[in-house]
Amino acid sequence: MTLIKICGLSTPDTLSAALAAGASHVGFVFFPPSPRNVGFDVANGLAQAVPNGRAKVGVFVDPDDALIDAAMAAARLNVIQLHKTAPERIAAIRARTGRETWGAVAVKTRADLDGARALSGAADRVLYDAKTPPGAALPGGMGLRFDWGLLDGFRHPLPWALSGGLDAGNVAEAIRVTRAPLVDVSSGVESAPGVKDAARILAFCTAVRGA
Ligand SMILES: O=C(O)c1ccccc1N[C@@H]1O[C@H](COP(=O)(O)O)[C@@H](O)[C@H]1O
Repeated sequence: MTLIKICGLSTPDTLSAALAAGASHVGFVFFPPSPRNVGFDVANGLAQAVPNGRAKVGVFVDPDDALIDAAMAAARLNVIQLHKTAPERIAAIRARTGRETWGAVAVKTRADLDGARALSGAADRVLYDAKTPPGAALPGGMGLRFDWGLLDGFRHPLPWALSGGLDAGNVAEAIRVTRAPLVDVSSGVESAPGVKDAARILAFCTAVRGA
């Protein structure tokens, strides 16, 4: 069964839609430039609606310890997802927090997969995401995808997940091509940047189950 992470949730209704649709993981973004950024009070309220057995994932971009600690306290995070964070720093965060820790690897070419090997021993899971253009406001959450064929034959050094430009229309094909054990979506279940859409969330989860 493919695990599903619905990322960038910021309202009770869309969180509820993700849980009802069968998401195994729900993501809260702690990165102020993102249209999906949540404050600690909002994150706290949302987290209380997540039952045991569903993982609460905090999404960060090279965060300092204070931000991680505040987010963990507010949202009782199960997983820490780190973008643009050096492997040594990922390892330190993992050791300090004791939380399951994911390292994002931005992929455009096969050479970028070397970044996954560097996470061996540092993270619990590699999240392959599409590389965003130089100077982009966000390192993820832009609805961009990479060539899934790049993963063909690659020996994954850790458990892994696929993200970047997934939506209800392409996720079954993405799973068929890559055999991803976990798929992660943000933009593809939105009606506008930062605005999650319950119908798109349901369509995405239904497509994953049909894959
Ligand atoms: O979603 C964001 O705003 C975000 C901000 C900073 C880092 C990562 C972010 N999102 C992650 O990006 C990928 C792919 O998103 P999309 O489906 O292509 O929109 C996903 O892992 C999100 O968690």
